[in-house]
Amino acid sequence: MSPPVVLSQDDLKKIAAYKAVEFIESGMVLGLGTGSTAKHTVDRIGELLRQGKLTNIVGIPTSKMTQEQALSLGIPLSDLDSHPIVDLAIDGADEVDPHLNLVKGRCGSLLREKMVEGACKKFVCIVDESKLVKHLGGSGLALPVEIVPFCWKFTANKLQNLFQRSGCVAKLRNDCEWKPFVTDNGNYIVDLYLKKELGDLQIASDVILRLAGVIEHGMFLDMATTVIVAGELGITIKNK
Ligand SMILES: O=C(CO)[C@H](O)[C@H](O)COP(=O)(O)O
Repeated sequence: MSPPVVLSQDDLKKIAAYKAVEFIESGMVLGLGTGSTAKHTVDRIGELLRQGKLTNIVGIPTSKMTQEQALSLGIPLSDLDSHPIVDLAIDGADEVDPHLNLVKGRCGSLLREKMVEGACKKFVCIVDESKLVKHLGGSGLALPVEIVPFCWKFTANKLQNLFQRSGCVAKLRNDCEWKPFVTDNGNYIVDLYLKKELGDLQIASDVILRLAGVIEHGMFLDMATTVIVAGELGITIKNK
């Protein structure tokens, strides 16, 4: 008997990504996500275009990185100014809760992702099963917030104080020891590390967005219409 095949996390990401591509039809305007899972989707779209199995696709990239990848694969691109309605977006996530609320942005592209995915008729989120959490903020990883660079420490302190009860620690994201990470929009990211769950997500979202200095946060509440989860035992599709 041959030994059981052990799938890596990247294999699972690819399985979810390829499944999502089955939702694409020729002629669609597509939101192209960012990250190691979404990258598989973009690769697959390029392949299907080359094979003539998909035609007349227009992609709206959610980051400069995805834009470069799509261009290298010959995927025709546009933007929300020219295509304000997107048929379908496919993107990864860092956390998915049982209500299909997401945390995104650990790759730093949350603002453009929120704009593109907020403009689409259908948003299919693709994850491996390690991304499933009971409550957002519950994985011990960060909730990213994009802020203006001006007096970033002031804004980071304000954010930390907002969630003091959840044991929040706010950290500026760095590229290296001395250089802050800069988003595609020229902003900084503050990562909020929480010891306890956030509580009411809509209230948390509202209080973050009310702070001057904050541009956007990585909670995507009630945005995903479908989540495709790839796990050791197969694929699960969750619909809103
Ligand atoms: O939100 C994102 C980028 O801003 C990504 O979708 C998220 O970080 C998941 O990344 P990966 O697919 O590499 O696990």
